[in-house]
Amino acid sequence: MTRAVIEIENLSLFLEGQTILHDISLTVTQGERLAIVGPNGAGKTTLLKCLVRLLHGRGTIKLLARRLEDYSQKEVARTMAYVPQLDGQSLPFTVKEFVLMGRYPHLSPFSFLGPEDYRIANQALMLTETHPFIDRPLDTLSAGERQKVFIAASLVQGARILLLDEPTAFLDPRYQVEIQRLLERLNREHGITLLTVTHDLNAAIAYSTQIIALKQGTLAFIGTPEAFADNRVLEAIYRQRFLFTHHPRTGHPIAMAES
Ligand SMILES: Nc1ncnc2c1ncn2[C@@H]1O[C@H](COP(=O)(O)OP(=O)(O)OP(=O)(O)O)[C@@H](O)[C@H]1O
Repeated sequence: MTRAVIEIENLSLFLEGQTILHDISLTVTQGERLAIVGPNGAGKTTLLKCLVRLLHGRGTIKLLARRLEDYSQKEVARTMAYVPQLDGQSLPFTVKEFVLMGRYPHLSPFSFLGPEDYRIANQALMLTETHPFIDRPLDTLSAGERQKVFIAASLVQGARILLLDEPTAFLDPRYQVEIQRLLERLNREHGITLLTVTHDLNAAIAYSTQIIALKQGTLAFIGTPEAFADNRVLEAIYRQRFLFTHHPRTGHPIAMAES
């Protein structure tokens, strides 16, 4: 039986007198690939931030059947990793230093990195093909290379659930495909559960097992990619009509905003 890894019940969040999330309930099962879509400002990033406790709402969030507030921050980090949007922020570390920081949730106070930590870091660098940049300062990497390093650091953390905020935004088509392939591999071969915020509706349709759409902080849609690729659904979410065709090889629906 598929096991629930995240259970959200009646989550609401108010910030500065505004309702940002309203009564969200959602279950994510082990090995799922969940896409989170919706218009700008709908609350997608806020939802991810609630999951990693950067923000605190009302309601219940359970991680592996245990209430999130009963976890230590290190336990959360060992279970779930947040890969934020690439925002061009300067990070004064080399790739190696940054990736090794992913081991800190596994260290006890005053202990040092050991051979096992270096082995795990190496494995993640190989898996994400970031080992050629190991001694480069992060600030010298391209957006696509940086995104792969961020994913490597999440793996080094030991997280089996990745929360990715627009992982392919700002990437050229080759890197978009490369990141999607890497995520697919992590999901299929390593059983990693993926929650991905994206504005790329066709990537959401092609690469997800379930899609949720947020609109003004509420859950406006939850269902399969096939059910999502429907003008009644998309128009209600985006107030925009779409044209549809099918991918010539995979048969997935492809949506294009009608001009
Ligand atoms: N710390 C905060 N204080 C007040 N309002 C906030 C805060 N953080 C987010 N918001 C507001 O919450 C709403 C949802 O923001 P969020 O970043 O979650 O949207 P999003 O769906 O991820 O948007 P986008 O697709 O544009 O990235 C926005 O109106 C935003 O201005």
